[in-house]
Amino acid sequence: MKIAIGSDHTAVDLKSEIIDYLKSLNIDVIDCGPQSKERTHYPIYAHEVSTLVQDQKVEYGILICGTGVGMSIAANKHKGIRAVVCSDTFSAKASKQHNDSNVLCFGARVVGTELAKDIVESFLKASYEGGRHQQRVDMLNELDHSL
Ligand SMILES: O=C(CO)[C@H](O)[C@H](O)[C@H](O)COP(=O)(O)O
Repeated sequence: MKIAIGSDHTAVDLKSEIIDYLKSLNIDVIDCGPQSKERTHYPIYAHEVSTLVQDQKVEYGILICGTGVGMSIAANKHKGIRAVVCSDTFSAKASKQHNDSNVLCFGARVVGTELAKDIVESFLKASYEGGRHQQRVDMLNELDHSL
């Protein structure tokens, strides 16, 4: 599995810890930056990661800012991206099962390292269930083309 990850200046340390965690699971990681804590802007990294997911260069994206909110707003402006912002493991799991989420966002000012790892684990372990959810995901995809 291959995952692209990005952050802003608030989450450089947590990004490194999540990269180490992903590598310990034998997951290939593309680090879209930033590499320094100089103040920067979350839409830059949301766009880089979302594009890699759209182009199927990676299966999933992970985006971390202060809250995860700006990242999720920016990622969800990309066609085919279903980004979720999570501070709990249940939402991470359910978003994959029901919404076929493909980008996971969380906030370095909201969750600690261990909870962040648990959220990532829940997201990665869960599978999209299809069935009754497919009609709703299809409706989301239609919105990509109609708005
Ligand atoms: O949480 C965020 C956006 O949803 C980002 O981390 C912002 O950058 C946050 O607002 C912090 O920005 P600041 O310039 O460090 O105050």
